[in-house]
Amino acid sequence: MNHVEHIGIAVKNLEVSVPLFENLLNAKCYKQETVESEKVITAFFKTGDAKIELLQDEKGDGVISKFIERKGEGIHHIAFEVENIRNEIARLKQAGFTVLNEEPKKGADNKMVCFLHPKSTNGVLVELCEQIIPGL
Ligand SMILES: CC[C@H](C(=O)O)C(=O)SCCNC(=O)CCNC(=O)[C@H](O)C(C)(C)COP(=O)(O)OP(=O)(O)OC[C@H]1O[C@@H](n2cnc3c(N)ncnc32)[C@H](O)[C@@H]1OP(=O)(O)O
Ligand SMILES: [Co+2]
Repeated sequence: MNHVEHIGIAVKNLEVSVPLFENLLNAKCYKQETVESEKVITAFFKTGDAKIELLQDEKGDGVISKFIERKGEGIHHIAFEVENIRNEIARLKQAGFTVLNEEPKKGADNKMVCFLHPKSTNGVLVELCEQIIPGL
């Protein structure tokens, strides 16, 4: 694991939360991106080496809504940047962690991602991210 790539924060309404985090961080949101496969709309802020990723459900029937119903708005997951996501998946499976998607999937902000089940990581939803290098 290289470094924390982003902290995912579940929010009800990006129209409210983006300005709030722009004030909090004194930084502009640099990208909003919908990830159809996850039914989420994301909003990104750069904070040094790590990013903040705000997440709103696209239609209100996805994992973010379910999370908010259960736990309210707040930190949803921690994402780590890895060199080679397939190698990391194999290593983590071998180490006994529960990988939710063994085939990496396209995430937001030019990444291939996978998730570990929080039941295998002391209750923390962990995301692995490998940066997609255009043209490779
Ligand atoms: C990929 C685009 C973007 C990016 O960065 O590029 C994203 O980050 S998208 C983020 C949204 N997508 C995901 O989170 C995908 C992975 N998540 C899942 O598959 C589910 O949310 C899962 C399996 C973690 C939980 O699903 P669900 O709540 O339906 O399962 P259970 O009801 O069986 O809950 C199991 C157990 O887990 C606890 N839980 C749920 N969500 C979280 C969480 N975010 N952090 C910690 N714990 C979580 C839940 O409370 C249950 O625990 P229990 O003790 O039984 O109550
Ligand atoms: Co994420």
